Amino acid sequence: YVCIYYIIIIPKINTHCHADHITSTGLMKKRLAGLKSAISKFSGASADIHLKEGDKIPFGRHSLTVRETPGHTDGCITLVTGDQTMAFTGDALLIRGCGRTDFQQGCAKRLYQSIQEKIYTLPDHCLVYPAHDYLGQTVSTVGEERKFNPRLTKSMEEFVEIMNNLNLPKPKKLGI
Ligand SMILES: N[C@@H](CCC(=O)N[C@@H](CSS)C(=O)NCC(=O)O)C(=O)O
Repeated sequence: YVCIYYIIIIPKINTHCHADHITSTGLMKKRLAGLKSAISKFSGASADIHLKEGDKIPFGRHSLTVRETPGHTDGCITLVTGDQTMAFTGDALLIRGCGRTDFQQGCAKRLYQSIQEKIYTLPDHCLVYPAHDYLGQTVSTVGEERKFNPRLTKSMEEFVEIMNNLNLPKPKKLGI
C-alpha cells in the first residue's frame, strides 16, 4: 500500500530578538528541512519572514494575527488566534507582571501603551500565554490581568516609576 504523509509546517515564530528565545531557531532549521523563521521587521534580526502589524500566519483551519507590542524590545509582537481566544504575548505581558524595560531598547512608556492598546483591547476571556513565568503559572486571561496585574492597574507615570525601580539582575548570556 501507499502511505502519504502530509506535513504542514508553520514558521518558527519568535516574539522578539532575545537570545533566550531565538537561539533554538537555527538548530531547528538544520533538523527540519523547509522550516522558515519569522520575526518582526522591527527586531533588527535576519529571518525568512519579516512580520508586521496585522500579518496573518495560517495553520490548518486557524491563523495567528500579529499585533506589534514594543517596549520590552522594539520588535516585540503578540500573536492572537483568529477567534481572539488566545494571545501569545512573549515578554510584553507576563502573568501579574510584564517584560523588563531596562536594556536592549526597553522603554516603559512604549510597553504600557502596547499593553493597553494591543492586549487589553482583546476580549476579557482571551487566554494569555506569556513566554516566561517564574512562579510556575502557565496561563491567565486578559480580564484577570486587566483587574489584577499589579504593574498595569496603574497610571502610565506610576508604571514608569515601577519599571525604573525593579532593580533586577541582568540575565546572563543574553547578548546576541
Ligand atoms: N532574575 C529573574 C528575572 C529574569 C528576567 O530578567 N526576565 C526577563 C525576561 S528574559 S529578558 C523579564 O523581563 N523579567 C521581568 C520580571 O519582572 O521579572 C529570574 O531569572 O528569575
